[in-house]
Amino acid sequence: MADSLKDKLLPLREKIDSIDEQILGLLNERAKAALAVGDAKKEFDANDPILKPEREAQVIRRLQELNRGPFTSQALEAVWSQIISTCRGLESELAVAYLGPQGSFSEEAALQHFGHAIRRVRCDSFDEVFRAVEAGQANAGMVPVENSTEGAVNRTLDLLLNSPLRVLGERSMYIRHNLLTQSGTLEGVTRVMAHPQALAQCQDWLTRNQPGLLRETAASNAEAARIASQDPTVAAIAGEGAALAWGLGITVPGIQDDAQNRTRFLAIGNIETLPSGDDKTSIILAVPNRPGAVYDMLSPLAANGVSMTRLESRPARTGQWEYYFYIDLLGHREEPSVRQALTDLKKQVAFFKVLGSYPRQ
Ligand SMILES: O=C(O)C(=O)C[C@]1(C(=O)O)C=C[C@@H](O)C=C1
Repeated sequence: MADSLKDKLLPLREKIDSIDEQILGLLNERAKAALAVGDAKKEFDANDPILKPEREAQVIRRLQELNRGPFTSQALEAVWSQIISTCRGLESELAVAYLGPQGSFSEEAALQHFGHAIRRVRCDSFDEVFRAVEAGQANAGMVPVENSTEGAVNRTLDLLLNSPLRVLGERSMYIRHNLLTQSGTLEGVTRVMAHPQALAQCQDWLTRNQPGLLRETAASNAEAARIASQDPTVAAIAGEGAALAWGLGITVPGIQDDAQNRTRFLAIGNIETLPSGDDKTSIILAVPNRPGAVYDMLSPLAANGVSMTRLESRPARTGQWEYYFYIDLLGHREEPSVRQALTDLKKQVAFFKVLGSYPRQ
């Protein structure tokens, strides 16, 4: 039996070896082509960014359409993100800023979105992420903007309002929180630490199961994990990445109140993204404080057949019950219907800002 299995496997493994050699050859051919693209970009315009989000989305979507399996569409995306990331990294280094030490969800989002061939710029706050990209210390940033349990990440919304940076992409990720400790048990643990968003996403679980633990906030979940790795009285709420990064035991897995808990991150940077064929546009508006103003604000969208996928409001801090509205639309700002809707909107609002158009995930 063992012999006949071996006989069967041998030619199959030889086949796999030979296919791998072909893939390797092709990967290097691809890398050389990307390097030539990089040279051409530099030759024509030294300031032309290497990162082209629309092209990256098109490369992956085209292959997903061509794909007949059994390789899954999701696996294809994961593999090609790495291939593109490596090719892009050969053309020029991409530095990406995000919140948290090693193992944060923002780090995971940045790696999923830009692949592993990036330089990691770890920041202590969302403000610092924006500053790093604005100052050119990073080419792009990755920040959470909304969570399916807790709603908007307000600090990100406020920073987007005042920043000259544009939105280049989006990435939605399942967020699974775990209770992590040094020992892997809750013995001697008196406090639980996490970013306020994570504490909020786990509040029912904590109240039901660990009402005696003092809840304390940390700058990030990964920072809480770092503290827990040094203090046996602290349990951290964080993801598996942080458990691995800080050598913590998973005491209770999956303590988020909603099993489907997801966070949407935005990629931000200094570049303008061209239409990819399936895009979103994010804008901020403010309307005068009068009856019907919000209804009127939205009418140009319906009139031009533009779909809205998200509407969020933030107080304008004038003390007058005035708000900024954060709106996501389907379509790129250069598409005629979106362009017309934006032109009409602009005429009737008190404040108007396009955050950017970017490939839809
Ligand atoms: O087509 C380009 O502009 C490239 O630089 C090549 C490539 C790729 O590997 O496919 C790499 C980086 C860009 O962000 C887009 C695509």
